[in-house]
Amino acid sequence: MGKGIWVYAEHKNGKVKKVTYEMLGAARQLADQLAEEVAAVIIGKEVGELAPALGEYGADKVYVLENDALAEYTTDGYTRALAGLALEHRPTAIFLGCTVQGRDLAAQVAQRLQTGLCTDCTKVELQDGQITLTRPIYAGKAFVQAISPEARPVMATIRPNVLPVPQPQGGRAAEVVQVDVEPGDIRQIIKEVVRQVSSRPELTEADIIVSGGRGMKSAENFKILEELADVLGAAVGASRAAVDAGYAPHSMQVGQTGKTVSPQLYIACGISGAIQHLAGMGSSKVIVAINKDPEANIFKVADYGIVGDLFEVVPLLTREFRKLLGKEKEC
Ligand SMILES: Cc1cc2nc3c(=O)[nH]c(=O)nc-3n(C[C@H](O)[C@H](O)[C@H](O)COP(=O)(O)OP(=O)(O)OC[C@H]3O[C@@H](n4cnc5c(N)ncnc54)[C@H](O)[C@@H]3O)c2cc1C
Repeated sequence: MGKGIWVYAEHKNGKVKKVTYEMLGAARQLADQLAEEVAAVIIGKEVGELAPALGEYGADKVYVLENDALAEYTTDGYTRALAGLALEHRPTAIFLGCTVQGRDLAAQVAQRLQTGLCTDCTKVELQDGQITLTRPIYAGKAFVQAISPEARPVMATIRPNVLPVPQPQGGRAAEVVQVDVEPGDIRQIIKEVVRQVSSRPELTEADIIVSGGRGMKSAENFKILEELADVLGAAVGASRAAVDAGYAPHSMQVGQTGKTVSPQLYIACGISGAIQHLAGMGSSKVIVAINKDPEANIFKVADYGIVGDLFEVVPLLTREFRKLLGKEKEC
């Protein structure tokens, strides 16, 4: 038995993030081929109760690192905890979600472990006995396959919503290993966490995203996107131009300097399709573009294009989806 394929189990508001389950599925396949075990590592305060779910999704072992000082994510506290555990056990690979937290933590841990890091991967597989990582480059126009024959552990961040979620096996139990963790001096002090309350799914995990660009013309006009999103159970995103103009907060920005998303359906409204925007949403399964300019670049990547005024098309779609999905009374 080798030293293990590890998955960093990210969680939020008492729930394991979906990308963790996606990574467990890929880790399970690799581990079976390499005759290794799959271990999930979960860090926080009172997070042990999340361990059974990790077992059902494929972990053989769950390392639980609990401490009051780790109640909220801090770069130095979590780095020390994860890197310390990895230095002790020397796993073959460590995967983290390519999320805000995962990106931050992975870079720090890789540095501590003196290993490489392949970011934003969309595929993990075994080729000729090597863990092979695939990542898009040039805004998804090409793919790089990376192997790391010598560096251990192999470290990668995995793009959410790309790998399939494995079927959970009810009752499949993982060995739970409670780890004493001494976070030491944490220099970052979290004084207050202001949580945004939203009934909509989180952008990076949403199956459907309705996104608006500069063509929305004002923050108030985003209301028509929110109405469509609520009928579809979707999240709302925005282009950088819309964020820069103050129509939407930066947390909604999709693209090179915003979030990377991979929903089943991405509806781009009044977005021209600049390469930096495509870098964040180009791997969406189905792209629908609504734009009044038939030459807009977004139509080159769209599966369905509607040439028209979004202020007519979006409310029409909302009305029709409401009828189709029988949501007339709720709205
Ligand atoms: C280093 C760097 C990083 C960047 N990072 C990002 C990033 O993360 N995300 C990002 O999005 N951009 C990013 N950008 C900016 C990017 O280059 C574009 O400027 C931006 O994406 C344009 O946003 P937009 O499509 O909303 O606006 P525009 O390009 O102005 O397009 C607006 C579109 O709306 C259409 N329109 C207008 N009115 C209507 C209407 N009534 N009905 C239908 N259509 C209408 C127009 O035809 C037009 O196509 C970055 C740029 C740089 C240099």
